[in-house]
Amino acid sequence: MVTKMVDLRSDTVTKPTEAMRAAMANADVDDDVLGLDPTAYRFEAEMARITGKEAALFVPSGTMGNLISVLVHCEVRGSEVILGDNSHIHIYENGGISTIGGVHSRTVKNNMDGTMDIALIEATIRNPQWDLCYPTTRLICLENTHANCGGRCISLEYIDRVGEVAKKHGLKLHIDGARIFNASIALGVPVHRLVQAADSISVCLSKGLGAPVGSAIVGSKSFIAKAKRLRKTLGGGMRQVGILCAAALVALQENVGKLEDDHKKAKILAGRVYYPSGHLLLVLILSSICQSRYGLNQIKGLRVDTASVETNIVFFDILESSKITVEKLSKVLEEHGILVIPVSSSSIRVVLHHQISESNVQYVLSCIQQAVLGLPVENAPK
Ligand SMILES: Cc1ncc(COP(=O)(O)O)c(C=O)c1O
Ligand SMILES: C[C@@H](O)[C@H](N)C(=O)O
Repeated sequence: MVTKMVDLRSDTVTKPTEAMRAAMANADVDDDVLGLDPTAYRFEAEMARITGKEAALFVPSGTMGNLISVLVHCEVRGSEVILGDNSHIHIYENGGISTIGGVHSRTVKNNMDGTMDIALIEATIRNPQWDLCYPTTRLICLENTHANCGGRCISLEYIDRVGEVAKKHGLKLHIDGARIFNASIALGVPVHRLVQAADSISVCLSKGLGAPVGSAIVGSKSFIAKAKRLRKTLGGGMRQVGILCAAALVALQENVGKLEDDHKKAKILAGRVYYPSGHLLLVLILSSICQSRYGLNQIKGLRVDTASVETNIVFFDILESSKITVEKLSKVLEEHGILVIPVSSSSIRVVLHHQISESNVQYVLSCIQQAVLGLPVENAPK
């Protein structure tokens, strides 16, 4: 009988901590539609401070955060947005920017690292001389970290260069920053500097930061004023929302510092062995220790692009030569208390978060190795 689940389906699965629950129970609240919920006000002020933007707005989800942001920037009919063909907005948000906002999408191929070639972006911008025929490009969207590209970080230099292209052509820049804190920690760049070139960012508190619900969009005061009206139009105007914002504030205080551990656990799970630079003796000692701590990439029949594991997301392939299928492996893992999401007939995604321990990681590795090698799998997670 499995007693404890090791849930690697996503970092959206985190449960609120006791501190979050206590903060929710004691939150100072008021009607946030008729006036101002004091805790929502504190949260939004904190998000504006952290991101270096004028204002912020609590929204129920990252999907609504992206939708509102795109619709505010593209409020004129016939607008077009340039976004990645593998972006969350394009793939997982029900085409809301088109079905609800009437915004035309123009996709550019996402590179393996989550970027889009800047020359391609610029070539995709509509020539205003043909505005009789063309939609009008008004917005460029980036995603940092990039979920479908394995949680890859988009560099500061790249974002600033895209920002320059947007400014040159009179366009706005939105960043889907569902995991912008992961990018900030992995790159060692403060969030406010990483998003400096962006006109708006959508930030998830409900992913690696572990809040039960919610995201925030940040931008100029005029942008947030428009966003607030649109949030109400979409049914996102909430009453005593401070109950949710209280947990989000705890998430900011308690969990940003845990993200680096999530990234470390992901690299251990992936089998991305990494050594401190220099010190040959140290490298030799570490390599002997690290080799004994195998990861997915060291399991025969599996393949991981370990270099792409920069944050908390790991994609791994089951090779054709392997004796087990994705479906079978997922089933065996579930029987042993481990939840994962297959992303294709040959690939599985796992996402690390602060409620997965290093011993859970070792348990997962042991179960996967035994299952892939066709050996009996040990029981419940430690
Ligand atoms: C990159 C990215 N953007 C946006 C979202 C949407 O967030 P939500 O699930 O809160 O709507 C997600 C996942 O949930 C995501 O991974
Ligand atoms: C699947 C997707 O919508 C979600 N953001 C996740 O990464 O789990």
